[in-house]
Amino acid sequence: MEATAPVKVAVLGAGSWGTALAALIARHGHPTVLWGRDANIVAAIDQRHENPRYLPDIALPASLRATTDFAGALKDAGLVLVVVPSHAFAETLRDLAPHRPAGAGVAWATKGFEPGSGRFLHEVAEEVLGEDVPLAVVTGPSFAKEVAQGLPTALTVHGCEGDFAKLVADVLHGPAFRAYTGNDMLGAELGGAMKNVLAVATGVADGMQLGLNARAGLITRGLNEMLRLNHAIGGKAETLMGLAGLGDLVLTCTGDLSRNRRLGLALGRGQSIEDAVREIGQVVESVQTVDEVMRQAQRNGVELPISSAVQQVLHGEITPAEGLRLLMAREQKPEYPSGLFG
Ligand SMILES: NC(=O)C1=CN([C@@H]2O[C@H](COP(=O)(O)OP(=O)(O)OC[C@H]3O[C@@H](n4cnc5c(N)ncnc54)[C@H](OP(=O)(O)O)[C@@H]3O)[C@@H](O)[C@H]2O)C=CC1
Ligand SMILES: O=C(CO)COP(=O)(O)O
Repeated sequence: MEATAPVKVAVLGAGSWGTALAALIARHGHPTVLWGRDANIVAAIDQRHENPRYLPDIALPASLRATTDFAGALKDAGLVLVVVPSHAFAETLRDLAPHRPAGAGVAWATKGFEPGSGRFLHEVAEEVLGEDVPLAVVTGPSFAKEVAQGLPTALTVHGCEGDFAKLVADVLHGPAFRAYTGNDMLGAELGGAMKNVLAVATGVADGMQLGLNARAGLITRGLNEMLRLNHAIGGKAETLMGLAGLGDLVLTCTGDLSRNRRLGLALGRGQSIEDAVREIGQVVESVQTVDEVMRQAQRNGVELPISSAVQQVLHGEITPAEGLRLLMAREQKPEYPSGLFG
């Protein structure tokens, strides 16, 4: 295998996923700088090679640099990887725009939409950075903790320009990490956003002890919701049948490392959303994303019963038990009334 020439990479966002990706890239021999806004966390990463808040007890590579100096992190970067939560995505890109080195492409591993507008993150990036900047999204089944521990992982990088998606995949790809490529940013972003909402649904069902049949039914009908909305917006079906869709859906709906699943588990056991989110203590993207998924669904005339029930539960409009009753009382119908997307 041909080794990738070293590329200076700036990773923006020192939470669990930004730290794990920065550590992975640094381990692959690329000069890597991680920007974070919390001086204590940044100092711990830079000097003690650990992120005690977001990835406790995991040793980070000594070659990984961390800083609170935003412009300094970006200096001479050949590639910028944005890993902040969706609510901070647009603001981070606006800060980035004047400091982006000429020629540096911008990728992101954020999952979700722009809160409030429902815009896809690549639409936000195109508007803020301009259409000439190479863009790519990094997505797929990947818990930060496992990546930071060096456990085998596969994900996918979708870009509008093949060369840039390949460059991003090359810096991520390594002995314990397979990075595939694709050119469907719409489908890739939709999958990463919707699976978080569907993970809440399976978490609720498991929290209510509804059994393994219910979990499998929700995952499968959840995939159907993803496929139908994806078809309506013009994404490719294979993207949703791959790592960005099915892969991440299975991981997040079944793995207790998922914060979205844990939110659902807590709600299903009767805890309040406020207490559950506080206890999780990290980003739970579904809370923002569910309204934007439903906005996309309404715009495109697609019915999403499971996602709609999650929205109503997250807004406190119905209880998990009422959500279950609503889903079970739906009219009987063919599994696929008009093909895979019907
Ligand atoms: N963790 C994972 O396994 C995976 C996460 N993702 C996605 O990655 C994105 C980031 O999540 P993740 O790292 O897990 O989240 P965490 O909760 O682990 O960390 C959040 C990070 O975002 C920072 N942050 C919060 N608000 C802002 C802001 N306004 N400006 C700049 N930075 C901010 C926090 O800084 P501070 O500490 O100062 O508050 C912190 O560094 C999400 O979209 C998530 O869905 C995708 C795949 C896997
Ligand atoms: O996106 C993820 C795994 O691919 C992480 O999921 P959570 O945000 O639910 O923890």
